Amino acid sequence: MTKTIRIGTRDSELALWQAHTVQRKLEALGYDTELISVKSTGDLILDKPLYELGITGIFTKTLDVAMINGTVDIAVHSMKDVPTKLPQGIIQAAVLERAASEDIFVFRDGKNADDFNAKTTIATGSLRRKAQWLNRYPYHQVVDLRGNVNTRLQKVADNDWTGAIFAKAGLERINLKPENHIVLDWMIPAPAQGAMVIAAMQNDTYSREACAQLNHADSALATYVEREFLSTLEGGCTAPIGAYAEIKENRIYFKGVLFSLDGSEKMEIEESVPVSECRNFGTLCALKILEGGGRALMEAIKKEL
Ligand SMILES: NCc1[nH]cc(CCC(=O)O)c1CC(=O)O
Repeated sequence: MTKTIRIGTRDSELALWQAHTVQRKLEALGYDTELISVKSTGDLILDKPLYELGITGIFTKTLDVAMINGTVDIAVHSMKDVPTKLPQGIIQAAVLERAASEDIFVFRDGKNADDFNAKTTIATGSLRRKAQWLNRYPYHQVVDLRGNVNTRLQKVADNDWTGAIFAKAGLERINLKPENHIVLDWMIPAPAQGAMVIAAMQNDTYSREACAQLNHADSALATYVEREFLSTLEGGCTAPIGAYAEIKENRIYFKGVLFSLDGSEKMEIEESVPVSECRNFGTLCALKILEGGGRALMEAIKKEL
């Protein structure tokens, strides 16, 4: 039986690039595909910080609904935008090989990190980036910045901020290589940053078998550990949390951080286990943070947001 796999995507340049990539890979395996793009709530509301909207899955919801209604078969997402708990009936069909996981700082003009001073203002809409930045540079101002990657770059050009923070993978994918940038190698990325995921309906064997061929085992495992850490810490709210796992010679190396909103408090964990002992590893790391003072910090964050 041949059928056409309808690939759902958001309509930003980055989302379209990601969906096209999946489309090309499926076509190379001999599948018929069609791309269907939708507008997401997360792309329509741009005047408020994401965390203020108080909705999880704001970028993925529209596509979840399209899949459940049967107007698309699969959906391609930046994995870091996908809530850890998927809607009933929707499963993770594949994690593609991860690209760059780092954050980068893009300067508005010809400056470098040596020019940072007490008057520096940087822009980001992410609680995680803001808290980590203020932890390192307590005297800087951080202002909110929303919109897709192209919009945000334009806003950096149009304002008098020193610069803004972006995911390296996002800029690389749409071939934007801002001349004046530095890689923030000290910043812990968002869980699953740089990874793309394909979601499908649990009962759609045809699409699931097609997508399973695109799964990259190490990327799937690393992002699984990071997201397990996230879901155990958060329990459904948003907080400044970073997590990064890497698999080398059959061991998983994990780093996780939780910050207070103003960046003044930081709790971190760094551990490794053999891949054979990966079961609950992310949860165990999160529990250590929670028991070492993270529980109180999470309560304080919930009150403030
Ligand atoms: N939150 C928006 C978003 N979702 C995924 C990416 C980039 C790709 C990725 O991180 O995997 C971005 C842009 C950014 O954070 O600068």
